[in-house]
Amino acid sequence: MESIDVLMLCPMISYLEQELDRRFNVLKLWTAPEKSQFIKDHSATIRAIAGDGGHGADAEMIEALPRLEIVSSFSVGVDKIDLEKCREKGIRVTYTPDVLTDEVADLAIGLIMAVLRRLCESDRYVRSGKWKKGDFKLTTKFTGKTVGIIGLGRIGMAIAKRAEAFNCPICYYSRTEKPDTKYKYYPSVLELASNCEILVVACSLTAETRHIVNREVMNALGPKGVLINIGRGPHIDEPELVSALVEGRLGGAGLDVYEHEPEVPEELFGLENVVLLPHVGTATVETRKAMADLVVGNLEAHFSNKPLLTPLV
Ligand SMILES: O=CC(=O)O
Repeated sequence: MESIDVLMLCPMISYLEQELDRRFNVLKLWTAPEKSQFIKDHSATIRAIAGDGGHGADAEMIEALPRLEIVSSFSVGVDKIDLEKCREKGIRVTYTPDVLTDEVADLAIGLIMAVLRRLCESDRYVRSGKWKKGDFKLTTKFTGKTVGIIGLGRIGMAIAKRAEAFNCPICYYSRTEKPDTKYKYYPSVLELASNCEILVVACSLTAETRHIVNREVMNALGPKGVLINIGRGPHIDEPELVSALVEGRLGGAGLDVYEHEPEVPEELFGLENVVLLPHVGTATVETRKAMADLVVGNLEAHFSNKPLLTPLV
């Protein structure tokens, strides 16, 4: 498949880059001094795009590539891809579900523990020598706390299962009630936030779920409530999150994602009830390799006229 031009939108793990290079003629967009000119120069030959959660194919890019057949994303979140435009033009879209579910769910539990038990703050306490002057303050128990989950898809369900092992009552919000679960359903995020102690964002980002956690929701979660976001930054109204935390209207937050990554509001840096991660939900060697294999496998399948492994469109 040497002669197939694949536009790679951003640097990804070197394993993926190597595997793509072995099979395709990979055009690396980020190395081009002028990106739109680069796309123009190769528009007659590019047949595939490899992107990730932060770099997708928008309408303009899709329109600029008349021979585009497939977008293969190194992510489960596809909010950066114009799916409607792809449907309209018959362009296939693949993503990397399932292989990353455990990893993201594990991290959600890690964030809950880190916030409630102040893991990062107590680590800093030891390193700075403060322990020699006195014991660390008491923290908050996780076991038994009510966990509310926004979005009971694959990842939401995996978080629920893990939280159940901590004897946590589980409730959730999603567009429709799931018939096959015993977890308590609330028909609005506001009701969910009013009835849980830890609120976890685990839905996908769409026009409907943008700022699904707003000021009202944060106030309902309250000064003892903890907000966890392993979804996408724009799920939360970030300036409102900052003021809720600074003013003490929200008890704490564990965040892996932000509205304008890699920018993180600096007001959060001084808050010990906040744990900040650099979007690492899927970032282990094992999971990123499995994701990379799907990206490559989907492209190979497409260009060999075989069924796609994980098609979305
Ligand atoms: O953010 C990570 C993903 O969408 O896979």
